[in-house]
Amino acid sequence: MKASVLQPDVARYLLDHCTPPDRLLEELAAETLAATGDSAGMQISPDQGRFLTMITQLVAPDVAVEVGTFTGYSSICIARGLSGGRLHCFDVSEEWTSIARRHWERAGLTDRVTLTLGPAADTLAAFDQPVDLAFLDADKQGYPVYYELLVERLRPGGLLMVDNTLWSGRVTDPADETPTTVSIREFNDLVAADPRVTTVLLPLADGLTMIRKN
Ligand SMILES: C[S@@+](CC[C@H](N)C(=O)[O-])C[C@H]1O[C@@H](n2cnc3c(N)ncnc32)[C@H](O)[C@@H]1O
Repeated sequence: MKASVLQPDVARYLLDHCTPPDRLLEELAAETLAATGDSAGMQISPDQGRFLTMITQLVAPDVAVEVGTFTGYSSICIARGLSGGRLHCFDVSEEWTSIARRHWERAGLTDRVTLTLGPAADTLAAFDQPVDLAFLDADKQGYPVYYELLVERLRPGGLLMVDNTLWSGRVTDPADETPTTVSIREFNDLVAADPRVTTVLLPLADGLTMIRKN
């Protein structure tokens, strides 16, 4: 789980006042840590997971898309919020998503989730269904490309959520010119200036941008 941009005691307080994850998600987080080591930090936080389930319940999408599945935490949270729709997951890693597949099975979600492996720029370009809800959490330098492909496919009123848009607060540090920070900063500027959408950047976890297609 990436560090929150909030002070640690405030971040802890928020987590303590959010419905906690169930045993399956706890076990998935533990297995992810054991199997992937430092990469486990890519997993979304428990409060973000609750938020994704709640938003999915509110939007009630027929077609939901996730770009960046890793070992499955966020996909389980989204799929659990579905009421009849389907979640289409995109990732490049057979190894990491094999853990996701096992946990979709355990969670009884296999009939609601489809996984496509390959670079998301290609697999999204080939995806031809109108999208109601999307969650973007893949390689940060690819965000502008994935954003364009997703906005084109979002139906009017559809919602795109983008993770890590505060990048531990580094986007506000003008001295930070590392490639990922610069990419996210440019991405945030691009979204804020896009007349096709209405957007709010929430300070949830590492920053979650809510983007509604007008
Ligand atoms: C931050 S992790 C996703 C975390 C996940 N949402 C969760 O909650 O556990 C990013 C994922 O993006 C995937 N990824 C990286 N580059 C990609 C690409 N070009 N196309 C598709 N997926 C990619 C990685 O394999 C990794 O699983």
